[in-house]
Amino acid sequence: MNTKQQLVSIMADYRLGLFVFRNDLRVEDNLALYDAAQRSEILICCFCFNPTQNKYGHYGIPAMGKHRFTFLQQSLKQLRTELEMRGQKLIVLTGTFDWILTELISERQVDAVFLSQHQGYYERLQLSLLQQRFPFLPFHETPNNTLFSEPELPFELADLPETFSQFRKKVEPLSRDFSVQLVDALPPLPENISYPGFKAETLNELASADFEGGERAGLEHLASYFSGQSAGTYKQTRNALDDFSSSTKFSPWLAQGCLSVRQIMAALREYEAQFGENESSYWISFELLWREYFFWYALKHGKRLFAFSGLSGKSPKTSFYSERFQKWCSGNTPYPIVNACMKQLNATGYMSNRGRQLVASCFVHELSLDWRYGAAYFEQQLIDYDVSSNWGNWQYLAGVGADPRGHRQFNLEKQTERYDPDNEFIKRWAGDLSGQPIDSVDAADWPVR
Ligand SMILES: Cc1cc2nc3c(=O)[nH]c(=O)nc-3n(C[C@H](O)[C@H](O)[C@H](O)COP(=O)(O)OP(=O)(O)OC[C@H]3O[C@@H](n4cnc5c(N)ncnc54)[C@H](O)[C@@H]3O)c2cc1C
Repeated sequence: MNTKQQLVSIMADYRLGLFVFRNDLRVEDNLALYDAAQRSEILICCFCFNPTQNKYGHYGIPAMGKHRFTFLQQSLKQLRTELEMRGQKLIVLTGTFDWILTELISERQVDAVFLSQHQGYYERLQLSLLQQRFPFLPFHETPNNTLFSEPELPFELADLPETFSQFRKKVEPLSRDFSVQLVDALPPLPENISYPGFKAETLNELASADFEGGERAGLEHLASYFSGQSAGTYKQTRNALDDFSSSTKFSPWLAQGCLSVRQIMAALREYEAQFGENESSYWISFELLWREYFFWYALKHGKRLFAFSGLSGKSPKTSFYSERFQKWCSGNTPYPIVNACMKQLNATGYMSNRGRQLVASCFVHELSLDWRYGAAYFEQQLIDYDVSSNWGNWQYLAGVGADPRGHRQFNLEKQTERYDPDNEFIKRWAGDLSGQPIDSVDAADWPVR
């Protein structure tokens, strides 16, 4: 045992701590892991993977597609290396969250469980099932994936403002030091731990070339982003449909927690100290507040995040048409810009924010489809899928969420003229399928599928 570890064990509150990684797949600036390390004499670090996610999900759409799965595997591989460098090990358990953890906690006689606070309704439900099974076991949940913790917010969660603008005006004046917590040493593993580690050979090499999962890759991307020119022009370029440097591309690492939002803010502050604050650097923090807003929105509204009527209490006048849905998913609609975006998503796992707004607007307005199917398809395909940002943005665009205007239809022709005037993006992704009908009908106008 080295001196740091000895120090840790002298001060420890618990003999055996269990740290459960979820959307916080990093070691640096992982406040929940830091807490576990400070308070446990020995520690087990685990991640629970439920393989049914690759098969089942909302509305029969598997919840995790190949891009995110590969990104996740890469992230776990890097996490394992980071833990090993600190004398620890990553144990990957396969099965249902509450059942496999019930088994592990009972078998190893765990004294306390540590996790990061999760905003997802189902994730919170799984945790509360586990807590009900062990009513006397301490569970420590640390705010770890937001800029502010709940007590720091200038309102009670129940009073979260109904719109993003009101939220932003309340939280922007809060001053906060975004210093990053380093984690150099971790308590040792218990002896004779027999659970298998993560097998690198299961790694599926389908990841998008632009995004490599993991903490190291995320930190490299962060450093490279702020060392170039892109942050200085972000406000002007962020709406572009393509081009890697037009927006930050932090989202996949943020979604899996390979990077913390505090690390990003610390890097942004450093950039501003060196090059001066400007409209673009401010706009990066502005966008990060959208993410922050949706986190608290999901936590406040729970399962209503997934409800057809959202927060509005009124069901939209849309439905499910299988042919339209299939055409939208595969990029075979009468709308070239939508097709190009969907083909890009299917091929890479990524789509720009502009693209997401256009395809979601088309889904709801031109195709009259039930927005929840679109959100579920995004959940499967997006490499940066994040429960609150995804379902919150879909609700917003479907007019049942945090949008005071309640109806956001984009004019697809005008948007194409503005964002793809030479049809370069449409050509690159083979979006133009002129003459494609919205529905297949026979001569008497009856649907044929
Ligand atoms: C229908 C729809 C679904 C979406 N689903 C997701 C999702 O599952 N996961 C996800 O991270 N983002 C989602 N977004 C938000 C946004 O499109 C992405 O965060 C952004 O495109 C990611 O690219 P970037 O990192 O380069 O973003 P940048 O423009 O560089 O923004 C910086 C960061 O700010 C945050 N951000 C920016 N815009 C938003 C926004 N509208 N809502 C929440 N956070 C935002 C993200 O963390 C992003 O990484 C969705 C948007 C729409 C319209």
